Amino acid sequence: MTGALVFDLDGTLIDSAPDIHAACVRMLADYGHAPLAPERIQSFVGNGAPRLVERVMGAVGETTGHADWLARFLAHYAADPATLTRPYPGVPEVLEHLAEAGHALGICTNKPETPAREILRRLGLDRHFAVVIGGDSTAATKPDPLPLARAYEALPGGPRLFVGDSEVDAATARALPVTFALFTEGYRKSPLADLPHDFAFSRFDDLPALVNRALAR
Ligand SMILES: O=C(O)COP(=O)(O)O
Ligand SMILES: [Mg+2]
Repeated sequence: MTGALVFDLDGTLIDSAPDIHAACVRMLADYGHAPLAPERIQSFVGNGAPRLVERVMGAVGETTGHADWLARFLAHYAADPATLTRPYPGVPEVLEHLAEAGHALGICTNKPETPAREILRRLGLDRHFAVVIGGDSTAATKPDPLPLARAYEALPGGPRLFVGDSEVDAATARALPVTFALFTEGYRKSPLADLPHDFAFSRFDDLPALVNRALAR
């Protein structure tokens, strides 16, 4: 059986935290601040760029100028979005396999749409996706179900599965609702048991079999 498969991006298909960290370090330097640790920045990822910048500002005690900070971050990230970013092991092969098997594939990320598309293009993954919804593509961001609903609207009907890595993704899936597969090796902060999910997997090689089980439910 074929279906509509929507994927989160950061921490799910790609390990993008190193480039996000690099752009944050450059933004911090613009305002005379020392770098924050990579793990710290990674823990701020998940609710989109405006919230990321808000959290970084909070960490260094800055309270004003959010729009300017955000513009700096987006400029640094646009200049260098995929130098350190890599797909998780098995991702390119599995996307190829799922597309060949006839599934319709989409992206629903809180990352802004332009860098999301650019990173997919640079990593050679863009051709698989019929729709890319970013954090600025609709009036809302995940965990509001609107962007995920828009992604499915752009794909053919049939059984649906959402694949993500975070608290935000689990909440979005529950809100829509849609069957949710959790990639356990991304950027989540909570123990597995605290994240509502229908399926969990740690290796992309296991995803095709999981998709078959999920769509047959
Ligand atoms: O950019 C973010 O904050 C998170 O992006 P994601 O939705 O692809 O995990
Ligand atoms: Mg994610």
